[in-house]
Amino acid sequence: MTVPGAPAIAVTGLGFTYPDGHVALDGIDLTVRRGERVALLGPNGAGKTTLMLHLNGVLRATAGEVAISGIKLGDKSVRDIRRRVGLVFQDPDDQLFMSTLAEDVAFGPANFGVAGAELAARTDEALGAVSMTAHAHRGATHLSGGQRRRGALATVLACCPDILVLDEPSANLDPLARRELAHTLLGLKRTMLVVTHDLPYAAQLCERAVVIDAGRIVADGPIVDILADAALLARHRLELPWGFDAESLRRAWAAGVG
Ligand SMILES: Nc1ncnc2c1ncn2[C@@H]1O[C@H](COP(=O)(O)OP(=O)(O)OP(=O)(O)O)[C@@H](O)[C@H]1O
Repeated sequence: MTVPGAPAIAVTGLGFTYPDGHVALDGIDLTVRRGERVALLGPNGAGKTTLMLHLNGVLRATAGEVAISGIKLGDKSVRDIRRRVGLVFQDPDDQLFMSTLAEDVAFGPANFGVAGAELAARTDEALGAVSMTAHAHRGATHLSGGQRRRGALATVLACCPDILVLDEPSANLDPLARRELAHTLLGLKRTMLVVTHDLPYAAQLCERAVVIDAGRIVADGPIVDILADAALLARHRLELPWGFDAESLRRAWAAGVG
Protein backbone atom coordinates (compact mmCIF):
# COMPACT_ATOMS: atom_id res chain seq x y z
CA MET A 1 0.00 0.00 0.00
CA THR A 2 1.32 3.42 -0.92
CA VAL A 3 1.48 6.06 1.79
CA PRO A 4 -0.68 9.04 0.72
CA GLY A 5 1.44 12.14 0.14
CA ALA A 6 4.72 10.20 0.25
CA PRO A 7 7.29 11.13 -2.41
CA ALA A 8 7.62 8.80 -5.39
CA ILE A 9 11.27 8.15 -4.49
CA ALA A 10 12.90 8.78 -1.11
CA VAL A 11 16.52 7.71 -0.78
CA THR A 12 18.16 8.44 2.56
CA GLY A 13 21.79 8.01 3.53
CA LEU A 14 22.23 5.42 0.78
CA GLY A 15 25.60 3.75 0.73
CA PHE A 16 26.75 0.86 -1.41
CA THR A 17 30.05 -0.98 -1.53
CA TYR A 18 30.62 -3.61 -4.23
CA PRO A 19 31.88 -7.01 -3.03
CA ASP A 20 35.43 -6.11 -4.17
CA GLY A 21 35.41 -3.24 -1.65
CA HIS A 22 34.75 -0.43 -4.15
CA VAL A 23 32.56 2.26 -2.54
CA ALA A 24 30.14 3.30 -5.31
CA LEU A 25 27.56 5.27 -3.30
CA ASP A 26 28.43 7.26 -0.23
CA GLY A 27 25.50 8.84 1.63
CA ILE A 28 22.99 9.67 -1.12
CA ASP A 29 19.90 11.65 -0.09
CA LEU A 30 17.40 12.10 -2.91
CA THR A 31 13.70 12.85 -2.92
CA VAL A 32 11.65 12.84 -6.12
CA ARG A 33 8.06 14.05 -5.97
CA ARG A 34 5.26 12.24 -7.76
CA GLY A 35 5.16 13.35 -11.41
CA GLU A 36 8.58 15.01 -11.31
CA ARG A 37 11.11 14.33 -14.12
CA VAL A 38 14.67 14.40 -12.90
CA ALA A 39 17.91 14.00 -14.87
CA LEU A 40 20.70 12.15 -13.09
CA LEU A 41 23.98 13.51 -14.46
CA GLY A 42 27.60 12.78 -13.68
CA PRO A 43 30.88 11.57 -15.15
CA ASN A 44 31.77 7.95 -15.91
CA GLY A 45 31.97 5.92 -12.74
CA ALA A 46 30.01 8.47 -10.67
CA GLY A 47 27.52 5.89 -9.38
CA LYS A 48 24.50 6.66 -11.58
CA THR A 49 23.79 3.08 -12.67
CA THR A 50 24.49 1.78 -9.17
CA LEU A 51 21.91 4.22 -7.77
CA MET A 52 19.40 3.31 -10.47
CA LEU A 53 19.78 -0.40 -9.65
CA HIS A 54 18.86 0.30 -6.02
CA LEU A 55 15.50 1.79 -6.93
CA ASN A 56 13.83 -1.54 -7.58
CA GLY A 57 16.02 -3.76 -5.47
CA VAL A 58 18.38 -5.20 -8.10
CA LEU A 59 21.09 -4.04 -5.68
CA ARG A 60 20.52 -3.71 -1.93
CA ALA A 61 21.97 -0.87 0.10
CA THR A 62 24.86 -1.48 2.45
CA ALA A 63 23.78 1.65 4.37
CA GLY A 64 20.67 3.84 4.46
CA GLU A 65 17.36 3.06 2.81
CA VAL A 66 15.17 3.39 -0.26
CA ALA A 67 11.42 4.00 -0.09
CA ILE A 68 9.08 4.04 -3.08
CA SER A 69 5.75 5.83 -2.58
CA GLY A 70 6.33 5.47 1.15
CA ILE A 71 7.05 1.72 0.97
CA LYS A 72 10.44 0.86 2.39
CA LEU A 73 12.43 -1.49 0.15
CA GLY A 74 13.05 -4.84 1.82
CA ASP A 75 12.59 -8.57 1.29
CA LYS A 76 8.83 -8.39 1.82
CA SER A 77 8.22 -5.36 -0.39
CA VAL A 78 10.66 -5.99 -3.25
CA ARG A 79 8.11 -7.67 -5.53
CA ASP A 80 5.61 -4.85 -5.05
CA ILE A 81 8.33 -2.26 -5.62
CA ARG A 82 9.47 -3.95 -8.85
CA ARG A 83 5.94 -3.51 -10.14
CA ARG A 84 6.04 0.19 -9.28
CA VAL A 85 9.49 1.04 -10.61
CA GLY A 86 10.27 0.19 -14.22
CA LEU A 87 13.94 0.16 -15.23
CA VAL A 88 14.66 0.72 -18.90
CA PHE A 89 18.23 -0.42 -19.46
CA GLN A 90 20.69 1.21 -21.79
CA ASP A 91 20.90 -1.87 -24.01
CA PRO A 92 17.43 -2.82 -25.30
CA ASP A 93 18.69 -6.37 -25.88
CA ASP A 94 18.71 -6.83 -22.08
CA GLN A 95 14.90 -6.61 -22.24
CA LEU A 96 14.11 -8.32 -25.55
CA PHE A 97 14.71 -12.06 -25.71
CA MET A 98 11.48 -13.79 -26.85
CA SER A 99 10.73 -14.66 -30.48
CA THR A 100 8.37 -11.71 -31.07
CA LEU A 101 8.09 -8.23 -29.61
CA ALA A 102 4.51 -8.95 -28.45
CA GLU A 103 5.81 -11.92 -26.42
CA ASP A 104 8.55 -9.74 -24.94
CA VAL A 105 6.00 -7.11 -23.92
CA ALA A 106 3.65 -9.71 -22.41
CA PHE A 107 6.47 -11.38 -20.47
CA GLY A 108 6.64 -8.88 -17.57
CA PRO A 109 2.94 -8.60 -16.74
CA ALA A 110 2.52 -12.40 -17.18
CA ASN A 111 5.26 -12.80 -14.60
CA PHE A 112 3.21 -10.63 -12.22
CA GLY A 113 0.20 -12.94 -12.73
CA VAL A 114 -1.69 -11.00 -15.42
CA ALA A 115 -3.35 -13.32 -17.97
CA GLY A 116 -6.02 -13.64 -20.66
CA ALA A 117 -7.80 -10.57 -22.02
CA GLU A 118 -6.09 -8.21 -19.57
CA LEU A 119 -2.66 -9.41 -20.68
CA ALA A 120 -3.61 -8.94 -24.33
CA ALA A 121 -4.98 -5.45 -23.62
CA ARG A 122 -1.88 -4.40 -21.68
CA THR A 123 0.38 -5.67 -24.43
CA ASP A 124 -1.56 -3.79 -27.11
CA GLU A 125 -1.66 -0.61 -25.04
CA ALA A 126 2.08 -0.65 -24.29
CA LEU A 127 2.97 -1.27 -27.94
CA GLY A 128 0.60 1.51 -28.99
CA ALA A 129 2.13 3.97 -26.49
CA VAL A 130 5.51 3.63 -28.22
CA SER A 131 4.06 3.42 -31.78
CA MET A 132 5.24 -0.17 -32.25
CA THR A 133 1.91 -1.93 -32.88
CA ALA A 134 2.85 -2.59 -36.50
CA HIS A 135 5.98 -4.46 -35.34
CA ALA A 136 4.29 -6.59 -32.65
CA HIS A 137 4.91 -9.89 -34.43
CA ARG A 138 8.47 -9.26 -35.50
CA GLY A 139 11.47 -10.55 -33.59
CA ALA A 140 13.73 -8.01 -31.91
CA THR A 141 16.67 -9.08 -34.07
CA HIS A 142 14.75 -7.81 -37.11
CA LEU A 143 14.16 -4.36 -35.62
CA SER A 144 16.31 -1.23 -35.90
CA GLY A 145 18.12 0.19 -32.86
CA GLY A 146 15.47 2.89 -32.31
CA GLN A 147 12.65 0.38 -32.70
CA ARG A 148 14.32 -1.97 -30.21
CA ARG A 149 14.64 0.91 -27.75
CA ARG A 150 10.94 1.70 -28.06
CA GLY A 151 10.16 -2.01 -27.75
CA ALA A 152 12.20 -2.21 -24.55
CA LEU A 153 10.25 0.74 -23.18
CA ALA A 154 7.00 -1.08 -24.05
CA THR A 155 8.12 -4.15 -22.04
CA VAL A 156 8.37 -1.87 -19.01
CA LEU A 157 5.18 0.12 -19.68
CA ALA A 158 3.17 -3.12 -19.87
CA CYS A 159 3.91 -3.63 -16.17
CA CYS A 160 2.21 -0.25 -15.47
CA PRO A 161 4.97 1.21 -13.29
CA ASP A 162 4.34 4.53 -11.50
CA ILE A 163 8.01 5.42 -11.88
CA LEU A 164 10.24 5.06 -14.93
CA VAL A 165 14.00 4.96 -14.58
CA LEU A 166 15.75 5.24 -17.94
CA ASP A 167 19.46 4.64 -18.57
CA GLU A 168 20.77 6.66 -21.53
CA PRO A 169 17.47 6.65 -23.44
CA SER A 170 18.87 8.65 -26.38
CA ALA A 171 21.97 6.51 -27.01
CA ASN A 172 22.34 5.40 -30.65
CA LEU A 173 19.14 7.09 -31.78
CA ASP A 174 18.95 9.19 -34.93
CA PRO A 175 17.60 12.77 -34.53
CA LEU A 176 14.05 11.84 -35.51
CA ALA A 177 13.99 8.78 -33.25
CA ARG A 178 15.31 10.95 -30.36
CA ARG A 179 12.53 13.45 -30.91
CA GLU A 180 9.88 10.73 -31.19
CA LEU A 181 11.10 9.06 -28.02
CA ALA A 182 11.09 12.40 -26.14
CA HIS A 183 7.55 12.99 -27.35
CA THR A 184 6.52 9.51 -26.16
CA LEU A 185 8.17 9.94 -22.77
CA LEU A 186 6.72 13.40 -22.15
CA GLY A 187 3.28 12.08 -23.08
CA LEU A 188 3.48 9.33 -20.44
CA LYS A 189 3.10 11.75 -17.51
CA ARG A 190 5.04 9.53 -15.10
CA THR A 191 7.60 10.18 -12.44
CA MET A 192 10.91 9.80 -14.29
CA LEU A 193 14.55 9.54 -13.45
CA VAL A 194 16.68 9.84 -16.58
CA VAL A 195 20.32 8.79 -16.37
CA THR A 196 22.21 10.43 -19.22
CA HIS A 197 25.34 12.09 -20.57
CA ASP A 198 23.20 13.80 -23.22
CA LEU A 199 22.64 17.20 -21.59
CA PRO A 200 20.39 18.76 -24.27
CA TYR A 201 18.18 15.65 -24.14
CA ALA A 202 18.08 15.88 -20.35
CA ALA A 203 16.97 19.52 -20.69
CA GLN A 204 14.26 18.50 -23.11
CA LEU A 205 12.86 15.84 -20.81
CA CYS A 206 13.48 17.04 -17.26
CA GLU A 207 12.84 20.12 -15.21
CA ARG A 208 15.31 19.20 -12.49
CA ALA A 209 18.85 17.79 -12.52
CA VAL A 210 20.87 16.04 -9.89
CA VAL A 211 24.64 15.78 -10.37
CA ILE A 212 26.43 12.86 -8.78
CA ASP A 213 30.18 12.36 -8.60
CA ALA A 214 32.25 9.79 -6.70
CA GLY A 215 29.09 8.37 -5.14
CA ARG A 216 27.85 11.68 -3.73
CA ILE A 217 25.30 14.26 -4.83
CA VAL A 218 27.16 17.46 -5.64
CA ALA A 219 24.33 19.58 -7.11
CA ASP A 220 20.56 19.49 -7.26
CA GLY A 221 18.30 22.12 -8.81
CA PRO A 222 16.40 23.37 -11.86
CA ILE A 223 18.10 21.89 -14.91
CA VAL A 224 18.41 25.29 -16.60
CA ASP A 225 20.45 26.57 -13.62
CA ILE A 226 22.64 23.47 -13.53
CA LEU A 227 23.36 23.64 -17.27
CA ALA A 228 24.13 27.36 -17.06
CA ASP A 229 26.80 26.76 -14.39
CA ALA A 230 29.88 26.25 -16.55
CA ALA A 231 32.22 25.85 -13.57
CA LEU A 232 30.04 23.14 -12.04
CA LEU A 233 29.86 21.29 -15.36
CA ALA A 234 33.62 21.48 -15.84
CA ARG A 235 34.31 20.28 -12.28
CA HIS A 236 32.28 17.15 -12.93
CA ARG A 237 33.40 16.41 -16.50
CA LEU A 238 30.06 17.43 -17.99
CA GLU A 239 29.98 19.36 -21.25
CA LEU A 240 27.31 20.97 -23.38
CA PRO A 241 27.63 20.51 -27.14
CA TRP A 242 29.11 23.43 -29.04
CA GLY A 243 26.47 26.06 -29.72
CA PHE A 244 24.08 24.88 -27.01
CA ASP A 245 23.09 27.92 -25.01
CA ALA A 246 21.74 27.18 -21.54
CA GLU A 247 21.06 30.90 -20.94
CA SER A 248 18.71 31.10 -23.94
CA LEU A 249 17.05 27.92 -22.76
CA ARG A 250 16.59 29.48 -19.32
CA ARG A 251 15.07 32.66 -20.81
CA ALA A 252 12.77 30.64 -23.07
CA TRP A 253 11.56 28.53 -20.16
CA ALA A 254 11.10 31.58 -17.93
CA ALA A 255 8.97 33.10 -20.70
CA GLY A 256 6.97 29.88 -20.89
CA VAL A 257 7.96 29.08 -24.47
CA GLY A 258 10.57 26.39 -23.81
N1 LIG B 1 30.35 -4.98 -10.35
C1 LIG B 1 31.17 -4.05 -9.87
N2 LIG B 1 32.15 -4.37 -9.01
C2 LIG B 1 32.98 -3.43 -8.50
N3 LIG B 1 32.89 -2.11 -8.80
C3 LIG B 1 31.92 -1.74 -9.65
C4 LIG B 1 31.03 -2.67 -10.23
N4 LIG B 1 30.18 -2.00 -11.05
C5 LIG B 1 30.54 -0.71 -10.98
N5 LIG B 1 31.58 -0.55 -10.15
C6 LIG B 1 32.26 0.71 -9.79
O1 LIG B 1 31.32 1.53 -9.12
C7 LIG B 1 31.47 2.89 -9.53
C8 LIG B 1 30.15 3.41 -10.03
O2 LIG B 1 29.82 2.71 -11.22
P1 LIG B 1 28.48 3.02 -12.02
O3 LIG B 1 28.38 2.00 -13.10
O4 LIG B 1 27.36 3.15 -11.07
O5 LIG B 1 28.84 4.45 -12.63
P2 LIG B 1 28.05 5.33 -13.70
O6 LIG B 1 27.91 6.69 -13.11
O7 LIG B 1 26.81 4.66 -14.12
O8 LIG B 1 29.11 5.40 -14.88
P3 LIG B 1 28.96 5.47 -16.48
O9 LIG B 1 28.60 6.88 -16.82
O10 LIG B 1 30.35 5.15 -16.91
O11 LIG B 1 27.95 4.46 -16.93
C9 LIG B 1 32.58 2.91 -10.59
O12 LIG B 1 33.77 3.37 -10.00
C10 LIG B 1 32.71 1.46 -11.01
O13 LIG B 1 34.05 1.17 -11.33
